[in-house]
Amino acid sequence: MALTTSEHAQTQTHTAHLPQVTEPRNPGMALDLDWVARVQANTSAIERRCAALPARRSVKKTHQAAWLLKAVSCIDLTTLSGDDTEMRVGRLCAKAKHPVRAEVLQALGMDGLTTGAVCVYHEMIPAAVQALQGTGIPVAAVSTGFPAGLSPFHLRLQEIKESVAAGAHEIDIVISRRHVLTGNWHALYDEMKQMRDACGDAHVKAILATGELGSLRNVARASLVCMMAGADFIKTSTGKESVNATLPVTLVMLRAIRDYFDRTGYRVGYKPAGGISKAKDAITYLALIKEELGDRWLQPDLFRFGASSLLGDIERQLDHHLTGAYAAGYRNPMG
Ligand SMILES: O=C[C@H](O)COP(=O)(O)O
Repeated sequence: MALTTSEHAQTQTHTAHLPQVTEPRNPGMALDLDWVARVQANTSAIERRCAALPARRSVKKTHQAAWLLKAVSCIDLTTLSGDDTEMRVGRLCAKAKHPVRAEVLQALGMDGLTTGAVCVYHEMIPAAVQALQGTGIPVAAVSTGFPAGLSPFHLRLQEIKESVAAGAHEIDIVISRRHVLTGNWHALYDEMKQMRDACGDAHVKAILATGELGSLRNVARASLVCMMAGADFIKTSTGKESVNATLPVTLVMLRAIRDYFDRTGYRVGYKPAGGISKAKDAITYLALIKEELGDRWLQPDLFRFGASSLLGDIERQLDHHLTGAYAAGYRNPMG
């Protein structure tokens, strides 16, 4: 049942958190409005390709276990609730450090697996930093008036600075959707650039809230403008929109990332978030990334799932892989 050498290779670098990453940060570039205007998205072709993907890309047995361990290493294990407490965050961090039961990992010939990061609101940063001390697991904080992003702009910048001062290594900002909906690319670029500057050395993920952007073409253009302004990651959703991560949006954003890399040589990361809760869906996302961007993007410094409940289903599937039966819920508690 243990993984073979090549399957192990698929799971590697789960401990490669941001401080050890050698990939140069995207410095951004001048706003190129001609490029933005040229961007198109063929919705029906995109939807056709995505509809065919889950059936075409099914992985089985030990390959499936290897892909699931890879997915675990790329999860931003998230809690973003109004009733979050330091204790809940402490339990979440314990799960981030040991996301899969030791006996399951042992049976697969693995050890040392952690999630990619823990993602919390600003007030929970100190609890997360303390719980994760010495692990190398980064703390990500949602910011800038998350989820709507409509608080006064100077307060949004201040929020970023305070989260960085509190110890967050990554800041997930939300963009102003109205700048996209009105085609005000200058305003989006300036906003993103100032937010990136406020982050300093902390990496910035730009949440586009794609479910509120009106069209796939807008998603493609907003992705490009955020990368031009220096985003380290582009992220689909807050998890609070009525439509969150989808495969068509993912395809559009991955192609924008590829175009940006082809033109600038800088790799920008991708984070689908919101509503990804099934192991099978996680594998479909990983397969799409592998096909569109290649293996380099399947590492935690360039790919994350924003998810609160995905890990539970992955554990269930790993149990099933080993024993042929699904474990009772209490054996895989989620914080
Ligand atoms: O960024 C992460 C999302 O808020 C998590 O969404 P979820 O609770 O639907 O997994």
